[in-house]
Amino acid sequence: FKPSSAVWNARALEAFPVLTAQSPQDDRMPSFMVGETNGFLPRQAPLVELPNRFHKLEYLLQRMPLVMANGEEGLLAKGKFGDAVKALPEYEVDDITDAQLLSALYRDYTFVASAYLLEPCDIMYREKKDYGLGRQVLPRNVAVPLAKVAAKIGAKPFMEYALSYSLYNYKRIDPTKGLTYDNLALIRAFAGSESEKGFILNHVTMVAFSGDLIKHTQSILSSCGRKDRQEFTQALCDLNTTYSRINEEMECMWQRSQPADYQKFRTFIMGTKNQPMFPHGVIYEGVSDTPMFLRGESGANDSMVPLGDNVLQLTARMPENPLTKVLRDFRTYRPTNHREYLEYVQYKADELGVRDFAMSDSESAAWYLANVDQIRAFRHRHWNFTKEYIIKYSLHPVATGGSPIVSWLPNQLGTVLNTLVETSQQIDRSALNPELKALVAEIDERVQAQQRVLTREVAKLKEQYGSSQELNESQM
Ligand code: HEM
Repeated sequence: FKPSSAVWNARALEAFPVLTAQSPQDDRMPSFMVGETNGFLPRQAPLVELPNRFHKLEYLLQRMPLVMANGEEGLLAKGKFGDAVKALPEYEVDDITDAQLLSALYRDYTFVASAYLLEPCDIMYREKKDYGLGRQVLPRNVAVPLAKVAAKIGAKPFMEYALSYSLYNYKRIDPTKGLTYDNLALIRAFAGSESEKGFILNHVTMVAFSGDLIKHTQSILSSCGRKDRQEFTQALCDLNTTYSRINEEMECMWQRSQPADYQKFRTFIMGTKNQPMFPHGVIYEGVSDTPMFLRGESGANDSMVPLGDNVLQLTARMPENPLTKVLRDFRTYRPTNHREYLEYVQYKADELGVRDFAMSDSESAAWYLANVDQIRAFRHRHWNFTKEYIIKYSLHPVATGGSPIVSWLPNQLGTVLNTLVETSQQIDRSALNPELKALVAEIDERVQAQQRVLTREVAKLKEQYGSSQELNESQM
């Protein structure tokens, strides 16, 4: 987890250039830049429709979903998407420099690529609850422009969580109103169902709070550097409030997206790495003769939890094992500026010793514990999602991002639970006010119960899934 990118030099590590206001004027700056207002969302509203020059691509995407916007069956429902892709021209994209258009083209080509590669799996899954094989070659009229656009924005040429499926796929119904669920609509979809909309937009409404996460993280780092105890404790308390709002918003997923519907669009967000549907990866015609293996769309590419892991110095506590290598690999699938910011926060928190500074004062330590508990709450609810939306309906051993379904998430949840136990033991309760004392006691009680349940659950599930949950080198 050392800072790796070329921008890293001593000066860059001093302070990261977080945007303090949205900067929509500069068309050449990347769409995704970490900011105190936009957080981890794009700095400008996503482009909804492609310009006329790409009208055949736009028209293909509108006809693509299982259920189209007008309620009729689309090309994927009829098994006709593959043929329709053949009629698409190989659009020239060399001259394009506008960040918004590049992001929209990346989103749209990744949708076409995933739908094309996975259409046979969806058809087979609907009939037999088995994915079979996907298409193994991406034709050049999609592969070439996709690879070019991906290179221009510094992304991998496959669907990503932030850059395509979730965080570049929403529009405000009333542009003067906020990013609340009622005011949001989807731009692209595979299934076209209410549940797919709910699944995607619930991520957006959570990330809508991330500007505050960044503000408080910056304040934690700067006050820790100045050893300003009062500001530091306040920033930890504010960070806890923001994570708590994000966790509350996460709870809305249950109503907005029905667990029984998830399998109907999940097929299309699978990757080509570690997936039995693509045993030899995918050849991108006209791009390379070497097959590509890329992880699928996954919330694991969201930056809010990695931010907490890094500023609270939890990342370094993850066990050195193959599952943690997968976590590191996931952190490379995100907008470049997000990755650099996460690396910066990790480096800075380690250099300043955020955890040690927090633990040297009882009040700060209690708020530090509360934040780790928010990360636990996120991962715990998330484990519940995985059991209810996926494991209940499918024995497929690999998640959309290519991680083993019953061992990977508990690797991180287990580490957070252990950290809570260790941290809580180090807090001097006698120095706490009654409210904080009660908060710490409540956290203690919950952690012990969850540790017991998680160990039992994982042991049972591993018996069911067998050796598919063990990783070898090629799967990391
Ligand atoms: C129905 C809801 C959801 C389901 C079924 C689900 C499923 C999964 C699965 C199976 C993984 C494992 C990684 C992989 O894809 O290979 C994962 C990872 C992850 N997802 Fe989700 N997810 C859901 C909602 C969300 C939401 C709303 C967020 C919010 C941003 C999110 C953020 C994450 C994160 C941060 C990870 C990595 C977890 C870690 O570091 O321990 N997920 N998700």
